[in-house]
Amino acid sequence: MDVKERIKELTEILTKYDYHYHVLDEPLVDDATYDSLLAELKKLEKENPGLVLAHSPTKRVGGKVLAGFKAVQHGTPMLSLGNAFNSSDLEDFAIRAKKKTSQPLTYVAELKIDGLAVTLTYENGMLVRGATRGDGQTGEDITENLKKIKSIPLKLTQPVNIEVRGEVYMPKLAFDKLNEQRKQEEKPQFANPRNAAAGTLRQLDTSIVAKRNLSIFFYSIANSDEFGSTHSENLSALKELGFRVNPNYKKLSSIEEVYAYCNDWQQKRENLPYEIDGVVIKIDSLSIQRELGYTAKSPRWAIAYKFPAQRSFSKLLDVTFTV
Ligand SMILES: CC(C)(C)c1nc(N2CCN(c3ncccn3)CC2)c2cc(C(N)=O)c(N)nc2n1
Repeated sequence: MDVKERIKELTEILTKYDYHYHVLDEPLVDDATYDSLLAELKKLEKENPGLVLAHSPTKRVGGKVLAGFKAVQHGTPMLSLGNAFNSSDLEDFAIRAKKKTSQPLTYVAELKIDGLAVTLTYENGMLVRGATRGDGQTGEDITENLKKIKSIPLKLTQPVNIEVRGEVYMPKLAFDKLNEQRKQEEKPQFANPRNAAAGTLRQLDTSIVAKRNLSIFFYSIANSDEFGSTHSENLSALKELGFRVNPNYKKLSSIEEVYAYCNDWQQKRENLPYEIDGVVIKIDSLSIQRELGYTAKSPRWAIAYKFPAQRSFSKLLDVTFTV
């Protein structure tokens, strides 16, 4: 096989291994096997720089220092969410929605990942741009940093044009290890995983992002009417395209079931390897979503059920001793 074919073969093999490890959380090979293939690819790419592929896994490590981040206008605005704090807020949400449509409502409940929202644009299945939410209209181009997050695909399974939204987060374990390391280096600690993730994505040195173990869950297709007729079909389409989707979403057929899901996860949240600050509830049918439309800043067909702030043990101690 000639060197061009070997580079292509190694790129595809390592991309598949990355997908299984970082998106499916189901590793196919041990680290030694992975590392020796990556070393071979790095060597061949160094000897043949003109043959490096755009989605090469070698782009995930190392990095460069950027001069700054460009402003990006979002093609589709990144909206905010109305909040619900109790069952009657959820009832009101359902009643308002029922007033606007005669069809029966099916909901999708998703864990609300406590990270920061980003938008990613793919052309012919290749990642071309990634940006922060910013004020919803204008964000910052952080493409180079997002390419270092191994659960963000550089190339999709189909050559589609799509814009997707997801929440970048730092797993609890990575957060604890980072703060431990910063304590050793006498650097200020991060208050919570969301701040740690936001601070990491603001780094101009992209090699820092590669070392910080950020991850992402995708939750929306921005140009959505081209894919499915329901939100849950869009989540399946995202998975088929190679995007990491949180597995705990559920289709529910009454607001009572939604409230039960919220209570269930309010109890179970500390067992999760990442922080959540609530549940996002969406009406499943895209045609009903279109009927309901938007207020000035958020959809009428979705709402965020917020959990009460979780008291960490150290905060609990403070409260106890100062009382
Ligand atoms: C597509 C819609 C608008 C319905 C939507 N919007 C979301 N968000 C908007 C508000 N966002 C926001 N961020 C900062 C300031 C104000 N709003 C942060 C993302 C969602 C966030 C999550 C999540 N975190 O897990 C999720 N599973 N689904 C979402 N769905």
